[in-house]
Amino acid sequence: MRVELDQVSVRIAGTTLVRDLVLTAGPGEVVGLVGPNGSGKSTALRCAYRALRPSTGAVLLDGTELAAMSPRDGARAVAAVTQEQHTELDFTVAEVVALGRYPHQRGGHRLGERERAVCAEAMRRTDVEHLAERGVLSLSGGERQRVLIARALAQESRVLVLDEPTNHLDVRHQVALLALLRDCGLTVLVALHDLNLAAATCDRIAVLRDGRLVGTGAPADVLTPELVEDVFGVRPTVVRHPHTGAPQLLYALPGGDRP
Ligand SMILES: Nc1ncnc2c1ncn2[C@@H]1O[C@H](COP(=O)(O)OP(=O)(O)OP(=O)(O)O)[C@@H](O)[C@H]1O
Repeated sequence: MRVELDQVSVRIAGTTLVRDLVLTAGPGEVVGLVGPNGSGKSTALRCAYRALRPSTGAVLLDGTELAAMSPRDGARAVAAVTQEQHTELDFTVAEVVALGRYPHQRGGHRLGERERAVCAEAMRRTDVEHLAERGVLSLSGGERQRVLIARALAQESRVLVLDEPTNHLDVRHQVALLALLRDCGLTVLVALHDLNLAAATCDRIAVLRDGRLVGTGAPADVLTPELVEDVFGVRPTVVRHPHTGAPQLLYALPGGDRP
């Protein structure tokens, strides 16, 4: 499914948080949003999963305006893993993952065999099967994050929107999640702080500053020392990953590294 943010602007309380953003993710493409704190990444993503309606412009899914779709159709098309999702209720992991099936169900039916298989597969892919009967409130931050990703996969949407999904994850689960995003075949919009992980994962990277798009393209074209210094205020050394060829950014601390 093709996702287009078409001239999206978001104004809240007289402040423009995102301005004239044009961004397209083609079917199966992984597009990363990067930028400094407060540059508008979460705000732009909120428009893509309909938590916010653009003040002007539109979000289009295969050419149909998301805002014109029913909530159920919207939820079938787009699943989100956000920073705000947390639950105060002590559901089990299996119950939380099953909530992903909600847009597909008609009034409180029990999950059928296929739906249970979808949930089990989502838990397998996120390595939370062994936690199925645990209460979510007893989980570590990283375990809970993986459960939310499992719930999004169980939703069987064609678009996945993730806001900083590697937060709380240890390095093994970061690598596993990003490999999953690359290989899942869904259209993915993902905000990432780690530019190296973004370079390893994304087909294209969009760079935001002060709510505006200041660069977009393949990681190697976008993540140049000049652009990173201009946008983030830190000049990296950019090398190529010896195995994959992806650009990797190295930073030296001011005053020199320890020997
Ligand atoms: N509801 C709101 N009302 C007013 N200002 C807001 C609101 N939501 C976000 N902002 C402001 O809009 C700007 C963009 O926020 P946003 O969360 O989109 O940035 P971000 O790039 O995701 O940042 P971070 O990397 O810190 O997560 C910030 O300055 C933020 O304080």
